[in-house]
Amino acid sequence: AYLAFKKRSASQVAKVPGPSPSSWVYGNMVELDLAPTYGDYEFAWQREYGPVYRIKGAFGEDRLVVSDPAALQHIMNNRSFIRAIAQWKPGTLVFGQGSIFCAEEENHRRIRAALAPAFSVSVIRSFAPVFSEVAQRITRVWEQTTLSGPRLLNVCELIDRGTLDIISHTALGSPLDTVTNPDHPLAHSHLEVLAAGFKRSKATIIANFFIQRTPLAVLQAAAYLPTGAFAVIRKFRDVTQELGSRLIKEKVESATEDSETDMLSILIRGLVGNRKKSISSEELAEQLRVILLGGQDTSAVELSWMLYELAKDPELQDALRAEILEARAASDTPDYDAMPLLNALMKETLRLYPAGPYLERAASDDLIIPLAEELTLTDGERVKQLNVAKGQYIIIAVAAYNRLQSIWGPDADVFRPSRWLEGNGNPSKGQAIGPYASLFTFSGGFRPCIGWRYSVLEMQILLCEFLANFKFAPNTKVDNVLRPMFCGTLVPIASDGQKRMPLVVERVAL
Ligand code: HEM
Repeated sequence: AYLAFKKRSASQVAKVPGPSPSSWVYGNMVELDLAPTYGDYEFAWQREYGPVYRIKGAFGEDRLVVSDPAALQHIMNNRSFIRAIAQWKPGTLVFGQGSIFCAEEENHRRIRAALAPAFSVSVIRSFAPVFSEVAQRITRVWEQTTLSGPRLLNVCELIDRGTLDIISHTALGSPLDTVTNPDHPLAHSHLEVLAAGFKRSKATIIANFFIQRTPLAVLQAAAYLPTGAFAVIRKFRDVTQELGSRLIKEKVESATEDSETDMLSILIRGLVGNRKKSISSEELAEQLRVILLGGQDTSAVELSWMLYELAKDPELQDALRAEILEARAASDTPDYDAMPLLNALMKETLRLYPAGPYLERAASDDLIIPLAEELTLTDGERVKQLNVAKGQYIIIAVAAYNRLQSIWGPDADVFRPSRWLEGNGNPSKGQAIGPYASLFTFSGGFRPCIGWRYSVLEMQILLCEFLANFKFAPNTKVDNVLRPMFCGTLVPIASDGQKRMPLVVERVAL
């Protein structure tokens, strides 16, 4: 019986089939992280090996890749699966150990509960005027730039700065206008940290391996090095620390007026009024960093990909513009959820361009993962569940799940917004995994994206404003091909290797 028990609980990951590594040093990580287009290898592996397979990390480490729906339901709903140390350690440096990003178990529950009031439906609706105001700000600049006719513009630029203005205003209660004046310390530091995350190379694969094995105290000490990413991270921490503690102090002292409806004021009212359940003001400052970084770049890249797909499909773009103009003519405050084409386009973009194409988790103990599909191990054994050992690194394959034919149908790889207009309006089969449209893009289980409603409304309002005023066309001269690469988020990369989305922008004739 003892032997049987041992056999059952021994990790089976080494026997899970998967691709051969292209090198021992980098394993399969070059193919996964540095592929010219995200998924070039990963989606092919999924087709060949199914929704659970093994790849190699650096220096021979076995990594499990999972898009099997039953396995994902189990992992995402079970707190024994924690953030992978490879992500947790950099997370503590950028956000802080007490941040919601790094917290587990009781701490995570408490912080999430404390943040929840700032993300309620009514609070998010109250942000609509800020979303509109910043959308109009971007429109004014694009109008000026396109006065003499269509212009090739890198649309990422103002979308990045506009979404930063939005998050600063709504989260911190600190209105910012980096769209017209980019010269602001928060803007510099924020965009610098993102650019540091943007750098992906073979060196970052090796660095990632060593970060996993370096004691946290050593990493924290290294964070004082004046070089590279460490200096950028420290500057971001200093700027946000200074800004966060100043704002928190001001707001606590003025016992924030009820009329102030930014997230920070709401959270401080909770902190003052309900000490037991709540979080300290130091902890609150750490959450602000997650909200600033997590809430800006994600919405920004999704919006850029939406414009990219619309540029490629003028017919869809015209139909969507007609829907938007009709809704705007009928009401100053349209019901965005009732606009079928708008939401179909957004859902399809979120499906095929998830801002976080994979998440990183680890088993906190020897654990069993149930599978929807039977898996044949390399020794011929067929299993319906898989034993993994404590510490097992797991790639939660978000982008691959969003393309599973078993869930989305035989044309799962095709960008086709009309799938969201057929039948009951949801083309997915089986139990929904995420909070929005059965997509996995906002993650799911016990720690889904807390800002999903916020970003849906933000994207709806920005898209409507842009489409009502401008036509977007592909760049036909050079650089027609933009590649999505996973550099912090799923970023558009132009042929010169830079983050850019050049589109021809033209004023709509009124
Ligand atoms: C389209 C836009 C967005 C996408 C695709 C997105 C996606 C995600 C994903 C995949 C996670 C889970 C990460 C993980 O656990 O490994 C997450 C978590 C989170 N997101 Fe978002 N997000 C978006 C917008 C936002 C916005 C606008 C905010 C805030 C205003 C926000 C705040 C957060 C926070 C605080 C967490 C941590 C939740 C927790 O650990 O309990 N996100 N997001």
